[in-house]
Amino acid sequence: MGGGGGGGGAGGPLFESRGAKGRLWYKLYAASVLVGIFLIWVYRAIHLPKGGGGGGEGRLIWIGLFGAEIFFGLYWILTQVVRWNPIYHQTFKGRLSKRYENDLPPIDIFVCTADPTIEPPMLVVNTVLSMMAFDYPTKKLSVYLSDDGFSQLTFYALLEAASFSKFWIPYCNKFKVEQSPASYFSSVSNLTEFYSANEFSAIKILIDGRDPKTVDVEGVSLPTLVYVAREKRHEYPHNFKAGAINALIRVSSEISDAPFILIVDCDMYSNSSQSVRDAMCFFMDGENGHDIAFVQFPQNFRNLHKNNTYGDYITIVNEILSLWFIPFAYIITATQAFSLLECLRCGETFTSWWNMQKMKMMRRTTSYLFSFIDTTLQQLGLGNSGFIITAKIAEDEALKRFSYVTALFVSLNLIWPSLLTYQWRIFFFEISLC
Ligand SMILES: O=c1ccn([C@@H]2O[C@H](COP(=O)(O)OP(=O)(O)O[C@H]3O[C@H](CO)[C@@H](O)[C@H](O)[C@H]3O)[C@@H](O)[C@H]2O)c(=O)[nH]1
Ligand SMILES: [Mn+2]
Repeated sequence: MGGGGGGGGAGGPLFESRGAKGRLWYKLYAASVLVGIFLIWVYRAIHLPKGGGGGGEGRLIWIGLFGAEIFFGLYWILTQVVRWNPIYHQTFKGRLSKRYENDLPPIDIFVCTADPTIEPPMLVVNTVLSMMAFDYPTKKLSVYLSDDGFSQLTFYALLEAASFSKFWIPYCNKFKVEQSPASYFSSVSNLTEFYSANEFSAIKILIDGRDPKTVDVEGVSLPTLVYVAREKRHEYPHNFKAGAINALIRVSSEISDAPFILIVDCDMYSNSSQSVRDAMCFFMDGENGHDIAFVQFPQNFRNLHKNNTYGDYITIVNEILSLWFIPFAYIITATQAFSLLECLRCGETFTSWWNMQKMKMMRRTTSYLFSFIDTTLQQLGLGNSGFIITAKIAEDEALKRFSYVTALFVSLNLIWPSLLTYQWRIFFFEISLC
């Protein structure tokens, strides 16, 4: 697959799409895992223990395991959708600039925040400032912050950010800074003291880019900056982030009304000041731009540190009693080996991969299980939604918990095989039963 971007006028397309290399190997691997899954299902179906004579419990466990394996198989098949035929897109920002630099379309950027304790103003303001510092004509950028928490602290932090941006944006342009000014705001402690309460309102234009007098310290115009807090009442469905975005669409249509909207969470950072230009390469491409309505950047979740927690050894007891052992062993080995290779290719270490497997195992038996139960109860009308915004920073408490878990892992490793090995042991135990 090649040249997806098409012509797009003189000087070549604004983007090119290419299929990933080595896909045949991936497809062979995926097909072999599918065969393995299928064999496991067959094995479960034909070896189902008989019901009567005290064997009922074994039969129930067997059916439970079968259910889990059916779920695993279906989940695995579904997730192949994004893996079967990945396509890489390359943008040509030089061409974009050459062709459209003076006609680049306006962009409205929506940042959502909902809770000043979980999403501290410093984090929110950093995200806002990094959005304002995009390498894009400032007159064409408008940043809207939706604050579902209706927090004075967030509002005043944003006010501070508005005046700080007059210094920060020219500084970013001059020294090609790609990061947010976290260190600056960590020194500003109690912002509420500086302003009177009546300055606080639900919609406030903090920087009006339409006003020719709003310029930075170097006399260059600034992006528009707007604070929006909608009213959330318990008796009406407010629809969380989606509701906040709807409110922002209505507000922005009265102020800047840009034809393109970029949506980010307040805990997201763009790792390149060129990101919006990348997106524009897709929308502005002469040949394919009209067919594209939506561009999504991949999210990358970084580890707290390289190896996350401490590693350990793998001990596996082989108890091969039946040929049916092969598909089980193959699925475990092949999928683990594949995920290890994928991690190594992305620059992770073996230890960090191993720790990630353990964390996955813990999450499956705790948070995923709880949220599954929570959603099921909610769907059955037996409980309220337990939507809780996730903590965005490594607070002292969280760091304490993190080191506690790390310590726990170490002691677990000393006295007990690691959780994953434990999982393997259950598996081998189960195989030896049949
Ligand atoms: O009533 C609400 C609740 C949440 N949010 C915002 O929604 C975003 C996502 O919430 P978060 O707790 O950060 O969820 P995550 O699991 O971290 O986010 C992932 O999952 C969300 C929905 O499942 C997606 O919207 C996000 O883009 C995606 O990063 C945050 O900016 C919140 O401030 C609101 O604006 N209003
Ligand atoms: Mn988030």
